[in-house]
Amino acid sequence: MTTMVPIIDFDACSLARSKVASDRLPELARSLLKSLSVDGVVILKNHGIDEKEIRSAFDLSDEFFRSPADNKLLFEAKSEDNFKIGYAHSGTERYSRVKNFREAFRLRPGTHSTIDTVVPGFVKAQQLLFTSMGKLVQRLVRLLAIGLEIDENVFTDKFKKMGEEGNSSYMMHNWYTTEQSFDKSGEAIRLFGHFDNSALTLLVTSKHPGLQFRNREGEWSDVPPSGDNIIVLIGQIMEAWTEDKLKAPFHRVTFPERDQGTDNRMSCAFFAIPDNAHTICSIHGSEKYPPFKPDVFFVDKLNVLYK
Ligand SMILES: O=C(O)CCC(=O)C(=O)O
Ligand SMILES: [Fe+2]
Repeated sequence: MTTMVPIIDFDACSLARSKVASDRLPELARSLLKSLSVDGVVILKNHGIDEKEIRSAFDLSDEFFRSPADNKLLFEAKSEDNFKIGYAHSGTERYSRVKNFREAFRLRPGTHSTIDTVVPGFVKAQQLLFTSMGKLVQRLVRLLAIGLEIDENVFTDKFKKMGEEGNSSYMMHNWYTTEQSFDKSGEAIRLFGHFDNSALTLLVTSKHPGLQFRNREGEWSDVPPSGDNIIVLIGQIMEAWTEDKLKAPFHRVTFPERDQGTDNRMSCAFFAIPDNAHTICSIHGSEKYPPFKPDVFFVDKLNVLYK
């Protein structure tokens, strides 16, 4: 059985509005919460991030990935960097014998300022999108608090420094190659099943299908390509923070037969992580989730995933 991913009209909280439509927030908060507490994934329409802004960041990262390997390796992620900020060539991520055939570029504002020499305009375009994604996260987490009927600032207070020192949120461009890996059941995949270790992930994809999440029946269910919308996934930090009220979906990217051997697939994910200085206490003090530091939680989980 496939589960339809709910499409949420975000207009009341759209970034195109300088002020949110306060009278419509409770209803929007309720519908967001209802969907995210079942499968942990929704699609936002009317989010207000200019489609040209997304397109430009996508096109420039495509240009980067298509540039000669020597250029790309100038920006390779250093192993001493916990968050592996920078470029990673294909096949560096593996889980048991399954490899992900994607090139990736993880970035934050202020990193890789010299990349403009390889792809002019890259830095500014990524910075703009990063900032918009951060603003959208602020609006989303406020709504989640309203929906959970807790103080509406509980989450927003912890996301004050995205893009600055003291916060580890990052944006990641993925460029899936035409190589394929096979999971245990022999299915062709581009990215193995995993949970995100963020609080929230905002995702835009190229036109290629393949993203799937495991639904409540334990079956793989399709998430359509984002088009002009934004896909929102709950990550494990938010799952712990809300004592499992919001569910982190297990997800993967398959390699549909019609795309095999042809196109590159692209996606851009924004991983929102609370400011490092805070200790995260689950909203009602559940014993299942003792207080934790977001950066430590994040690194621990990352090390498990990419061992
Ligand atoms: O490429 C996609 O659609 C999903 C990417 C993803 O799940 C990730 O990078 O964590
Ligand atoms: Fe993911």
